[in-house]
Amino acid sequence: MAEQVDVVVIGLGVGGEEAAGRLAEAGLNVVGLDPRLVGGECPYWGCIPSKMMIRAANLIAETRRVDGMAGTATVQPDWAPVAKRIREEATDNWNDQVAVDRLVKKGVTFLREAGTITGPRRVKAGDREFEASRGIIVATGTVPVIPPIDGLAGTPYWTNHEAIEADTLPASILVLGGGAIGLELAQVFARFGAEVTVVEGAERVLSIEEPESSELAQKALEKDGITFRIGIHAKAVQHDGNAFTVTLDDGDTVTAEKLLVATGRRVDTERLGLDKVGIDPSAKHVAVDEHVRAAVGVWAIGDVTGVGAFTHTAMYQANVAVFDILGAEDAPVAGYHAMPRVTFTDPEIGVVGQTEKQARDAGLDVKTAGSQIPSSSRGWIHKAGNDGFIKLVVDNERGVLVGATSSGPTGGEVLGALAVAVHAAVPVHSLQQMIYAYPTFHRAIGDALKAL
Ligand SMILES: Cc1cc2nc3c(=O)[nH]c(=O)nc-3n(C[C@H](O)[C@H](O)[C@H](O)COP(=O)(O)OP(=O)(O)OC[C@H]3O[C@@H](n4cnc5c(N)ncnc54)[C@H](O)[C@@H]3O)c2cc1C
Ligand SMILES: NC(=O)c1ccc[n+]([C@@H]2O[C@H](COP(=O)([O-])OP(=O)(O)OC[C@H]3O[C@@H](n4cnc5c(N)ncnc54)[C@H](O)[C@@H]3O)[C@@H](O)[C@H]2O)c1
Repeated sequence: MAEQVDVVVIGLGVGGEEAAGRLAEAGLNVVGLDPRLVGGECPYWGCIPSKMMIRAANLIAETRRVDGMAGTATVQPDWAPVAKRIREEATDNWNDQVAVDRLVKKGVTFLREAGTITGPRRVKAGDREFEASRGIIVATGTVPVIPPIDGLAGTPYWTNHEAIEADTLPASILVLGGGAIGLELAQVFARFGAEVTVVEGAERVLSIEEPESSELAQKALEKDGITFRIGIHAKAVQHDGNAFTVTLDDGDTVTAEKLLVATGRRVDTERLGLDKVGIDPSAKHVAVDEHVRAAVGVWAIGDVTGVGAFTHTAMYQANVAVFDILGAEDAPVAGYHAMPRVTFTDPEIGVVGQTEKQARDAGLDVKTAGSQIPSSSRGWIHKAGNDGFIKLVVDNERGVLVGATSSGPTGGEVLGALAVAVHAAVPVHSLQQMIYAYPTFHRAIGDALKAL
């Protein structure tokens, strides 16, 4: 006999945890399922520990910038405090008891089980089955893509999990994939003294962002001593018990103590029972409408929806789902035209909305303009580590920004102003009339607007 509840949430990463807690607090009878840690990737193997690593690596880089600007300084990098901080402060040694207690206190019935959809509004978890009168939320996230490279399977390669859990750093590491994960972690490892090679299959790193961003990121990481092999794939991988030897398409080999596979993420929904509710289980993502509904009685949120694999997307969609499920009259609807994202390399690369290419491909009448951080007053004052730029993508017909990139020492923070402009379609004319405080990094937005 199925147990009667209001909502079953399958997957308790950032999206599922938020939705389950909020619905329970609103008085619904909610069951939350996750066979792994409540909180998912972000707190245990993603955003939070990786940004702790980046904070530490940036302290090293800033110390190295003292010479010639503020005296002399030497720094002896030590991974031990970073590993300790991640273990003790970020992840509780990869124990989610605090998160489980918080969820249960909100009224959620938590089961450490995988969920399988068995029919409309029905979910099986272990030996229990639930019938959810309001519906099911699918929030199952993504898993790393492991490319079918000859010899790779069966070797002790790292994904983000092993990289984040590392107590000691290797002397050398090959990073396969020059996306956000690959670049952020490559720079951390290099700043702590590892010899790092990044192998990127596409024609440039961060290939979905502006070409200027790719160039900036690669140059910055090269300054940290990282070697890049761009536009080339790994053909074969060997591990001799101590080190990896990776053979590239052109026959070259790279040897390294560790191999980090950071070649993207994919949904893992084949065995979730999506076909029982009319959703194609082999689709690349679970498609959702503006209420994040995926089918009758099914909502999907977070990475699984494929609209931007970021924690802020999962939280945003969770909010939309909660209001829709509660039947709120003024329920928000989801829109993604001002999707912000920040790659936390140094310099940070913040982007919102469309790139120039995306805007042109969408048939817009596009105009672009930019400014360089080093030639802005604040950038010039800042000097060491001042690389970066602002790029604006304007829809000429509407006279509004449809996208922008803000890179630099605080590129992710400066992005905030541009995100407001894209989100609210603030007229370019109005942005040009604004006063930009002197001498801030965000004043470079004003310089870019003048160039339009
Ligand atoms: C190294 C790294 C760094 C990152 N840095 C950032 C960053 O700085 N900023 C940012 O915004 N994003 C960042 N991200 C992305 C961010 O972590 C994800 O976008 C976010 O975790 C997605 O949340 P989610 O709830 O959709 O999925 P997840 O966090 O992946 O959680 C999904 C949960 O579903 C569970 N699950 C799967 N199948 C089932 C099933 N059948 N039944 C029950 N449970 C199931 C899983 O066990 C998991 O706990 C980073 C990711 C990585 C890997
Ligand atoms: N700061 C952040 O917000 C942040 C940080 C890390 C991750 N994330 C999220 O996690 C997602 C996954 O990150 P990711 O870096 O794994 O994926 P990604 O898709 O961003 O980058 C993967 C890279 O690997 C390359 N690649 C794919 N197959 C390859 C192969 N066989 N050989 C060589 N290169 C190959 C791709 O061309 C691409 O550049 C991101 O898209 C992002 O949404 C966000």
